[in-house]
Amino acid sequence: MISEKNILAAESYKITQNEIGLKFITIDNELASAKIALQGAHIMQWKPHDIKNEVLWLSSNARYMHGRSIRGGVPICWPWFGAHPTDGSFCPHGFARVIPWRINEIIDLENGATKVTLVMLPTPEVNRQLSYQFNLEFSITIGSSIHLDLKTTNLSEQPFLIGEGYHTYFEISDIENIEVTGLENKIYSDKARGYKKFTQEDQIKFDAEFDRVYLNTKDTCVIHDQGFSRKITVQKQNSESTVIWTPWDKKVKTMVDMGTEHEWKKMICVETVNALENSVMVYPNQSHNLIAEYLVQEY
Ligand SMILES: O=P(O)(O)OC[C@H]1OC(O)[C@H](O)[C@@H](O)[C@@H]1O
Repeated sequence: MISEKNILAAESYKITQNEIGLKFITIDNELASAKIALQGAHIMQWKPHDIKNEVLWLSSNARYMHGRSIRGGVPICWPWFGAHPTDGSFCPHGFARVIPWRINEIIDLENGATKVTLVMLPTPEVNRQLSYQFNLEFSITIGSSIHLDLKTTNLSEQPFLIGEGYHTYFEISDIENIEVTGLENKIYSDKARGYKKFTQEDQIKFDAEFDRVYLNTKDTCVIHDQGFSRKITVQKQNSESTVIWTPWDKKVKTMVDMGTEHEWKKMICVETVNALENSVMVYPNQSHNLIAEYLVQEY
């Protein structure tokens, strides 16, 4: 049951439910619209009203089922990124994206944006997978930009190490028509080549599967999209890795929820992450905030 007692003075939201009881928050304020699934605290859609095309890619055959991650939008990876470091039976990218969260509050802000704060509800399965106590809170501010803040608090007496990320799927005109800047001269670990390390020389263009963790990268990335005449800026704080991912035609055939045959060409993942050697130690009674902000400019 969702407790709605703490939902404050917001007029811009509605809560809906699908046929199997999964709940969704729909926001429509003076600046933007958005949709968030409570399972996984998963942002499925966000679009400022004055922007023509969708900003987040959402697969046309994404699954809205208990315990399944939605393909598209902003999946949250936590408390590990990729495979679990020691137990391959645990959910890839952690469990935050597949378990229930509850609404803490929804507030309409003076500038027209809406702030939604969600709190993770640990399940017995979560408690089986972790030996420590924590609190995980996710604040999303929906306006002409979108601001994401995932706050991990250590409630244990020992430090713990987390991997985390916003595995964000951005909508683009065509994968062969875009460039990503902001990672020039950075070292990356290439998952498609056995995690070997290389240096990124120039801006990124795509003509094959791409699955790279750029390490020690705090800078802003920009997706330049000539087809949509726009750029999307990904700013971040407290994130030291950036993952860029596109599956390409061969890998996409092994995935069941990537939409119709060429739908994958309309997405690129630019992920705000702390992974591998950039994983984060959270100390007792301390918090760590993973922050990202997305902004779209048409020209
Ligand atoms: O299918 P998922 O668990 O959502 O993962 C989707 C993709 O996420 C990444 O960024 C990984 O590096 C990929 O190897 C993986 O295929």
